[in-house]
Amino acid sequence: MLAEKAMGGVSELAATAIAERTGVPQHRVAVVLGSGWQEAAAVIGEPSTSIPMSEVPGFGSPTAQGHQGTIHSVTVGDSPVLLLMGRQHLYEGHEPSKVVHNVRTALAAGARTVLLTNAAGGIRDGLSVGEPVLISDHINLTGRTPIEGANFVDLVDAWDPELRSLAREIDPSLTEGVYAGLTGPQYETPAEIRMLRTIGADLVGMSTVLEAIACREGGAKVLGISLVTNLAAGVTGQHLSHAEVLAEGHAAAPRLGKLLRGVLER
Ligand SMILES: Nc1nc2[nH]c(I)nc2c(=O)[nH]1
Repeated sequence: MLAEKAMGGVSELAATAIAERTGVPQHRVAVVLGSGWQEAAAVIGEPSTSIPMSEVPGFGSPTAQGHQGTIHSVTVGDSPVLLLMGRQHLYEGHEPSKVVHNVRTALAAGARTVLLTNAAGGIRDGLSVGEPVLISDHINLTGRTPIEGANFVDLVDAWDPELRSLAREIDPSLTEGVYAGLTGPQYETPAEIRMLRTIGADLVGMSTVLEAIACREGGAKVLGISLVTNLAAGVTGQHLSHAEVLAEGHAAAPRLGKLLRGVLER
């Protein structure tokens, strides 16, 4: 608890550092780019400023994507957008306050809309590897929360219906799904996937749910998009590898970038 309280003022410190380094007082929109989405960021636009996460208070250096983690400020249309490349995960041993430091920093930097992207396993029949799926709701199976104290945050429509409609206008082929967030780092057993399907999950991953809760606690609208990079364990009987995650992201990058840019330009 002390560790989480200690993170309290760090998001403000981080936001101040970002404003100073970028020269942008407020970023109204932020995008968290997860595994497989890094290349899509290039399609969004050329950053005006890039800051290694290690130089911003409270950020570690994400290990899951194998890079140091970078914060970009990029102008889309005439609005500055904050791109957060990479994230912290519970499975790296981080407390929830550290896992959600990225979005709390974005909100402290002025964000009122946050796009959360991730790579996920596909559970629902008919989902294809390489397919982006809008998150319509989530099931938090981490057993954790970033919220401290009796703050009873309402999570109805946590995944903003208007932003989802906007995304579907841009790419009418998009489908929606319920994202189950687990701790990991192991993938699920086939029996666990059968359980997740039974409780209504369409996608499964190891991130995103705590960030969404923190965004809603801070009053920001959230749009979530999962890139299906593998069919969940047992769906195909295939074994899973992290390498396939990165390969699928590479292949889907042009479509993902076009989708992100389209949403950001509205
Ligand atoms: N828990 C879980 N996380 C994932 N991330 C990716 I990419 N695929 C999976 C998956 O099948 N299960």
